[in-house]
Amino acid sequence: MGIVVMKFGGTSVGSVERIRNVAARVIRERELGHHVVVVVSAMGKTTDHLVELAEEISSSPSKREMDMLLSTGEQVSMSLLAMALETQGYPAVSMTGWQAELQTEKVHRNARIVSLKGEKIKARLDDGNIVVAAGFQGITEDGEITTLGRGGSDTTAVAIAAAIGAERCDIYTDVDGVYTSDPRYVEGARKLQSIEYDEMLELANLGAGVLHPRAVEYAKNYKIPLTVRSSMSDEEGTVIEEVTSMESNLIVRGVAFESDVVRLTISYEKAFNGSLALIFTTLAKHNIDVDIIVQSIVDGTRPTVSFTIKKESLSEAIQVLEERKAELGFHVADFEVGLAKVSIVGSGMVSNPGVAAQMFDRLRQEDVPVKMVSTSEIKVSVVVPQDRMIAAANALHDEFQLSELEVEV
Ligand SMILES: Nc1ncnc2c1ncn2[C@@H]1O[C@H](COP(=O)(O)OP(=O)(O)O)[C@@H](O)[C@H]1O
Ligand SMILES: N[C@@H](CC(=O)OP(=O)(O)O)C(=O)O
Repeated sequence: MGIVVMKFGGTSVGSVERIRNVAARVIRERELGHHVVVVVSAMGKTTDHLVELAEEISSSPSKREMDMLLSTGEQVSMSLLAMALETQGYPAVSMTGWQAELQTEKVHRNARIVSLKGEKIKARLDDGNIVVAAGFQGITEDGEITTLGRGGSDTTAVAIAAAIGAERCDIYTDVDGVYTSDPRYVEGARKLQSIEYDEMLELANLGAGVLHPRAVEYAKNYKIPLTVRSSMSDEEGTVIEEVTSMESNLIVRGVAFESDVVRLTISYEKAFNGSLALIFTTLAKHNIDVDIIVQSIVDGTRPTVSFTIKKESLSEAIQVLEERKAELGFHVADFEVGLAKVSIVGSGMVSNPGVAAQMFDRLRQEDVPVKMVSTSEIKVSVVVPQDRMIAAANALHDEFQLSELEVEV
């Protein structure tokens, strides 16, 4: 019997009715002759509500206690789903991250998985159970509960699939696949039949919330066939794979965007050689993710470096940098909030110069000011005012004709 991992997100387990619907889908898969491991997220907006509760109690709750709180959400949905399966006559057992031995690094709120042996899950499957595992949570070597970052249940699912040698991992969500851009905000967004791991990884990293970036990273590394599909319909989903079967005639495959970006600008003494390294080492030590970095050195002036971080990291970033400014030889010159990042992604860009120029030209026509730019072989990102983010995404989706059907070449 092959093993299939099925992951259901918050909306898909958002009510008792939906949990019953999930149970029916799981039973269908089981009846096709598969062992099934189900990974669930917390019901509906539970995680958001838990965050709000914490914010009512404290303006800066400790990350450890946040993990204790947020990990409870998945425990509710996993046990309810196991009960729903049992009432239908299917033996089921729910497992927390600790019980599944999903070990993470000692980082709260955004931990990476360091090991998952899979034996505990396999033993339960071998006993004839459907296993329902809690997404999003893990345990450190010394027994502390951690979480994998918002949207991290996708990563739990792929990590389990890799650990137990599953034949595939299906992500069931509230859209029927990966679209050229977020269909909630971009007119004409079109569902993709398939997309390459690398393109999906860029889209996910650049804000396409449909998949957690690390899930894509693990799926690529462990060669796990990954599909995104709807939990509400039987529509075929989008397959994420090494090389898409259809050679796209489009240079750009998707547009992603991310709000709540903050730009920090730091100026430092030229004589102080190590400043640049020290600034970013200090931030890394505090697990503050830095995104776009632009450094400029103009003769006769103090060098400055600008970089972007997420809004939620701003106060911590300023605090840790200010604490060390004398010793590190720099000062925080400025910061700007209310920014967003809009990106175009496509592996065809590598052999097509002029894509960035076309992007900037369209943004100019739309009167969208570009504040920072970052490029890689398969993406171009721009930082723009947040209130222009959706307009910019729609304009770029239109500019690169992403609504149009792809033609095999
Ligand atoms: N390129 C994209 N394709 C499809 N959905 C996207 C894309 N970018 C963002 N999304 C958003 O991702 C949502 C699904 O992710 P999420 O809300 O985290 O679901 P779940 O709770 O099932 O994990 C969709 O409703 C959609 O608005
Ligand atoms: N419940 C967590 C983890 C998760 O993955 O959720 P979802 O699959 O609903 O995006 C969150 O809201 O971040």
